[in-house]
This record gives sequence, structure tokens and C-alpha cells, in this order.
Amino acid sequence: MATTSPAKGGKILILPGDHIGPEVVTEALKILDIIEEATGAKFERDFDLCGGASLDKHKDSVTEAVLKKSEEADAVFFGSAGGPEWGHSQPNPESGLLRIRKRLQVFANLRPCNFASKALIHRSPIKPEIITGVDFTIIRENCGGAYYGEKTEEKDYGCDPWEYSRPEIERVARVAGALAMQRDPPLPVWSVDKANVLASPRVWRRITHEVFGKEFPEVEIRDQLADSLAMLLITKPTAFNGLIVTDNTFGDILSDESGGLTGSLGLLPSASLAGAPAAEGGDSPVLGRNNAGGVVGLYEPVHGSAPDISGKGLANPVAQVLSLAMMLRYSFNMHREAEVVERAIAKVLDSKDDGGLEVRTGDLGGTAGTREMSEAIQGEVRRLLKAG
Ligand SMILES: NC(=O)C1=CN([C@@H]2O[C@H](COP(=O)(O)OP(=O)(O)OC[C@H]3O[C@@H](n4cnc5c(N)ncnc54)[C@H](O)[C@@H]3O)[C@@H](O)[C@H]2O)C=CC1
Ligand SMILES: CC(C)CC(=O)C(=O)O
Ligand SMILES: [Mg+2]
Repeated sequence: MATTSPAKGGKILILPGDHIGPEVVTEALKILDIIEEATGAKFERDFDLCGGASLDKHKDSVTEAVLKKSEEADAVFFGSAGGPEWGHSQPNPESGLLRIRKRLQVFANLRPCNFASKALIHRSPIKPEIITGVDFTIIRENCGGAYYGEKTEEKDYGCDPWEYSRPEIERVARVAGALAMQRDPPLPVWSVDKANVLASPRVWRRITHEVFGKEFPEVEIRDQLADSLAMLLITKPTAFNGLIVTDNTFGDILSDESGGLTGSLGLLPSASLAGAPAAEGGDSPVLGRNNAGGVVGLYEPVHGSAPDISGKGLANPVAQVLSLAMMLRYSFNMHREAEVVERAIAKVLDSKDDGGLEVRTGDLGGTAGTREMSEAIQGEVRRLLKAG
């Protein structure tokens, strides 16, 4: 293991949100404490409300003051928003998150799907010979499409326009291209759409190919319809190893499917970025650079607020902790520490196979609670940082 990154840090706005959000955010921040202590990095933390918690206090899912604070931060660390008690009449809790994503223009939502630990392969509902080696990242357009169209909602009629324009498609295609080029050879990219039926996906496909043809000619770009991809991710998931760039709605749905592939949504992190992140040791990001020399980002698990298990100490903290690792890597250029966190999680999940105790939450077939799982990860992070 390489030594730690030079002491850094920056400003983080923390929005734990609702239900299991605060439970898993609390645990993830303990890992940040350990990293601060070991590296000398200083993270200024500001806590505020978003989602149902904000509706209860301010009658709005996110206030203008919080939106301003999110712009002033180097990164936003988010839990999850929503729950049955707030319903869906507008503004609902989820609208707060959508508004922050839009305000920060974090248009590229990276949602990796791979196994945090080899031992978990046998937890997947997919046969090991099919799922072993799966490793793709969905790059979901995060600030446009149907989630942001001007809505019409009447008693017996509803309409959500699904629109994309050239600049929105170009910028997310460029993030996909830049990330593909960070590997040698470049990663293959699948552009996923419904160009056989819908107009904006046809524009998406044409412009994506233009961008790759002109700016990333070395990258192999292929098209795949979203419906058949949903099927193929189950029958031949490793065929899509690499990057999948797609629109907001398809990316949301397909990334929950990733939770099915890996066996639990409690494992999957995400990073919503305002530009292409720099490779380790590479140049600073051009678009969306923050004051910490990384990229402006909002970090949250793929999962939601899981009201069915909240308040019981049962939630798996791994997705939130892996989101913290993504924050360290992309917004603070702390690649080494991000890797330490990821390795610590793998070590904990593999501990039984390595002759240790099994520490796994219920979603992974274990009996550990949120805190117990988190403490095991903290112990490994400490150990790995100490080992240098
Ligand atoms: N980014 C966000 O804030 C998101 C919010 N939501 C909101 O969350 C609420 C619940 O939505 P659902 O459809 O139930 O999706 P969900 O992702 O909250 O839960 C789906 C299933 O996965 C389980 N699960 C999720 N995270 C887990 C974890 N960390 N550990 C163990 N099990 C976990 C839940 O117990 C549940 O059975 C809704 O209000 C929804 O709108 C949904 C997705 C994203
Ligand atoms: C605004 C969110 C609730 C949408 C969603 O499900 C997600 O981003 O994963
Ligand atoms: Mg979702």
C-alpha cells in the first residue's frame, strides 16, 4: 500500500436526509474522522436538512440557504430522501435532491457495479459463472430528461416532457470519453437509449457518436437499446464491462438493477459530478473544478431511504461508505485513502473466508447491525492506514 496523500481537505456540506440516511451517514463520517486523524487533512463539515426533514421544518424540500451552501462547498455528502409519511404531492422529499443536483449542475452520475468482495459473488441471485468479473459503471445523465421537464399534473392528466439538447448530451458524452481514456487500452462505452421509439434518444445517439468520433476516436462506442440491456445485464452482465452512458431515467432504473446483480442495493455508491474527474496524478478537472482542486460532486448511495428497515440499526452502511471513498477520490484527490476504504470493505466482507468472523448485515445474509459492520470497517481502515 502506498503512503497517504499529502494533507488536504476542504469543505463538505452534509445532508443526511431521511430514514436510514442519517443512520448510514453517521457511520460513514466516522471513517472520515479516522482519515483526518491519520493524514492531517482537515474537512470542514456543515450539517443541514434536505428531503422530508426539511419539509417538516421549513415546509420545503430544500431551502435556498441550503442550495447556496451546497454551491459554496467542495462536495456534498448526501444520505437519502423520502418516505411514505410525506407522500408524493409536490414538493415531496425527493424534489429537494433533484433541486440540489440541478443547482450544482452535477450532470454526470457515476454508478459503479462490481463486487466489493469476492465472497459476495455467491450472494448474487445470478450464477457465479455468469456474474463473476462483472465490472461496469453507469454514467447517468443527471440534470435533464423526464425528471426535469416542465410537469403538468391535473386530476386526470399528467405529462413529463423528456427533452435533451446538444450541450446536455455533449457534456455527459465527454465525461464518458474522458473516463474511458483514463484506462490503457481505453474502456469500451455503450450508449444506451430508446432510439427505436423516442425522439430525444435519437438525438442522444447521433450527438454521442459525433462527440466520440471527433474527440475520442480511440474509444469503441456501441449502441444498445435500454430494454434489451435490462435483459442482457442479467444473462450476460460481463459483456458490458466498461462504461454505460445513458439518460436520467434509464440510468436510474438500470443502476437499481445493478443492486439486483450484486445481491443488495446496500453495496452500491454513486458520485454525481460537475465535470470529468482527474485521473490519479493527472491534470485538474477543466469543468466543475472545486476549491480543493477536485471536481464539484454530490455523493450518495444508489439506494433510497429504505423506510422498511429504518430505525432498527439494520441498514448496510457499505454503499454510503463507498460513496465517501468516491468523494475522497474525485472531490479531494485523495486516491490513496479512497483505495484504503475500498480495501477495508473488501477485507471485512471476505473475513469469514479468510478464517475470521463473519460481519455482514442482513441484506447480505448476516446478523450484524449497521454499527457493528461500520466498526469492522473502521478497524480495517485504521489498520491499513497504520500499515502505510
Ligand atoms: N437518492 C435518494 O434519496 C433516493 C430516494 N428514494 C426514496 O426512498 C424511499 C424508499 O424507496 P424504495 O423504492 O423502497 O427504495 P430503497 O432503495 O429505499 O429500498 C429498496 C429495498 O432495498 C433495501 N435497502 C436499501 N438500502 C439498503 C441498505 N443500505 N441496507 C440494507 N437494505 C437496503 C430496502 O430495505 C428495500 O427493501 C422512497 O421515498 C424513494 O423515493 C429512492 C431512491 C433514491
Ligand atoms: C431523486 C431520486 C429519488 C431518484 C432516484 O431514485 C435516484 O436518483 O436513484
Ligand atoms: Mg434510484
